[in-house]
Amino acid sequence: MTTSFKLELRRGSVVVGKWKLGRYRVERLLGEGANGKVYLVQRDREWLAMKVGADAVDLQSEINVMKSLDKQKSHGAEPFLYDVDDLYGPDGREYSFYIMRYVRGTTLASYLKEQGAEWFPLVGLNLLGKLAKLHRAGWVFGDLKVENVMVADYGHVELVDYGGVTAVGKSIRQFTEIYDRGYWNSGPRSADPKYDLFSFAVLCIQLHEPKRLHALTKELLPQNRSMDELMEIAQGSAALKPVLGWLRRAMAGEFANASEGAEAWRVLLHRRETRRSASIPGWLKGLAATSGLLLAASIFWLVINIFL
Ligand SMILES: Nc1ncnc2c1ncn2[C@@H]1O[C@H](COP(=O)(O)OP(=O)(O)OP(=O)(O)O)[C@@H](O)[C@H]1O
Repeated sequence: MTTSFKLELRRGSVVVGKWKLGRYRVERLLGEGANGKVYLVQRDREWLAMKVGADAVDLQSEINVMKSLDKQKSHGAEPFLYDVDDLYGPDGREYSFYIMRYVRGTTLASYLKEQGAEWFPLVGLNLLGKLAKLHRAGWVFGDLKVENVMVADYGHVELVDYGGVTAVGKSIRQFTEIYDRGYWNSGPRSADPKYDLFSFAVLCIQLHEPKRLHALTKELLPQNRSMDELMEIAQGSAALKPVLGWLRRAMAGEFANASEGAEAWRVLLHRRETRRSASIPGWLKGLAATSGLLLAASIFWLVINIFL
């Protein structure tokens, strides 16, 4: 199998699996990373995603994770993995590929840019919910980062790239430095659910203070990296103010898993909403009540005059 990866599949071309003869029409490139390219493809009338790998071994571990997630999925839920095969590229060489569920939506950062930052608390809660599901099944996501979170309408969240998913207790297989708790001298690089919560906290900072976070990674000596440095950035962000205590607890490993983290996040959300409704000024509440009374009076008048 080839290791150098220059494969380019043209829109409209049809890929036929070498062994199982599955036929997939290529629509467009969805994204690419260190492990390969991901294309949007169509089989019959179904939209699916095809990952073509630079390295068959890397791809195989992603396939194994998806297979075991499919075994654990609840009845009727959409599968993660649809097909695994090899293909001949336009250059005549052989490449491995697999077909997975197509995740609709935009990346987390673009979603918040387009829809507004006020979606962040809800999207955060949904993301914690996704992680909680994985944790309950005995997995740690591992490579949690902005690029691996897709968001669809109404803040619906899906994770992509299962290349970092690791069974609880093993060493993290794939990670991205700034999201890694080992990089911040804040814990081992081993798969426990708290590892994902640390990355989630960094992801919150990355979303709101990307420039300051990037600058920090450049200026700090490796031995000086710490969660306190991360917290200092978070403290400078107005948007992160309501979740500061949560971020500290997540980075310190105080939540056993994402379910616990989600519960605490939900409480924060609820408190914010309650405070918001309490902060509606009295005159506005009075205005609403008066409008209600006027409306009731008008309906009463209509009923009396038209129907009686
Ligand atoms: N199932 C999918 N549905 C829709 N888009 C996807 C899907 N899988 C991947 N993508 C898109 O393709 C991009 C690259 O895919 P992926 O992260 O799996 O590649 P990678 O080589 O493992 O990347 P990395 O270098 O980050 O590990 C993703 O960031 C995402 O935008």
